[in-house]
Amino acid sequence: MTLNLDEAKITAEVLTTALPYIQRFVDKLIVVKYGGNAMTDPALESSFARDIVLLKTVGMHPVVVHGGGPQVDNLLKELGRQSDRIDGMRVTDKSTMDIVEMVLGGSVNKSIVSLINKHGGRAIGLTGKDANLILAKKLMMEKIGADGIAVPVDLGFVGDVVSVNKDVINMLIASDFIPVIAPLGVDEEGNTYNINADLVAGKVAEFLQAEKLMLLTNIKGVLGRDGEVVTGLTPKTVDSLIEDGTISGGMIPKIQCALDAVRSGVKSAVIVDGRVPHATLLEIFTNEGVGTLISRDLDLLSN
Ligand SMILES: Nc1ncnc2c1ncn2[C@@H]1O[C@H](COP(=O)(O)OP(=O)(O)O)[C@@H](O)[C@H]1O
Ligand SMILES: CC(=O)N[C@@H](CCC(=O)OP(=O)(O)O)C(=O)O
Repeated sequence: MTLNLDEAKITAEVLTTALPYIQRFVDKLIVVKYGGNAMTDPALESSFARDIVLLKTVGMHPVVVHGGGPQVDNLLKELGRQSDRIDGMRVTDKSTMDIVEMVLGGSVNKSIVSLINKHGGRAIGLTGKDANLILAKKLMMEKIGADGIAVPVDLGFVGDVVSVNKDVINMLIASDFIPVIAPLGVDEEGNTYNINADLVAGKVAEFLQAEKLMLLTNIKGVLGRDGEVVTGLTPKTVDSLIEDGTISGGMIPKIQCALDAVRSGVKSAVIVDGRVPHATLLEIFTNEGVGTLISRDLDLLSN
């Protein structure tokens, strides 16, 4: 086969353009949350897996936390069941919990692991129950009633993260594995909890003091009142956008966990469109990035 010099030159140029970004992120921990809505198309799934393998190959430490809400919905539907959501959280009774565990800890986790491994990575799948990776407690939620008084809402087996056993993740990273984490947690009595995957990703990033938290979803970023992508968000702006309903549903826990992560020491958090091929690489290997950025500096300024 003869060398196509023009093509080879382009490849060399692309590689040298990537050099400063590789230097910036080498040895750094990047937590990537892969939302169930971004797992819609086999070509996109492959491009996600290749991006993760590429980050690892050039010396970064990606940790994947995945969702799978729509995949849980699909199985519930097949079984003739459904579940309610309150502010983006699935109300989870005991039998729904069993289905959630089957889907998130089983089929979804293993298909991401297989895909990364197929592209040459060394992914290892685990749920928050393995080695007590994610210690959880029941999530307490309140809703303001029509009379303005807060009333507790019981979401069943929905959990909040108490702590993340970072030694387990660090040990896997040190052995060159790519951890792929399903958002389930366990409490001290051994009860299993269904935890919003954004929340788990944020806490994993926080406990590991990650360089970046990347939340891949099915929208261009956080949309403001006129439908434009907003960036450089502060807690105050977020609160007012939630209050007037501009930010709703699944975007509420997403933006809140991004804010919490940067407040707790993660350098930056981004909400990016996982429907764009190579969204992960575009975010790491460009100055501008894509989507909505929430950075520590901006956050500190607003406090
Ligand atoms: N202001 C907003 N900006 C962007 N998305 C929003 C906003 N308010 C609500 N959403 C909804 O939040 C969804 C993303 O949350 P979710 O469905 O939980 O995603 P994922 O499954 O990726 O975690 C978007 O698809 C959109 O429908
Ligand atoms: C409590 C709660 O809502 N848990 C989520 C966990 C999965 C998830 O978060 O998936 P996505 O990221 O794809 O939305 C659920 O049961 O759907």
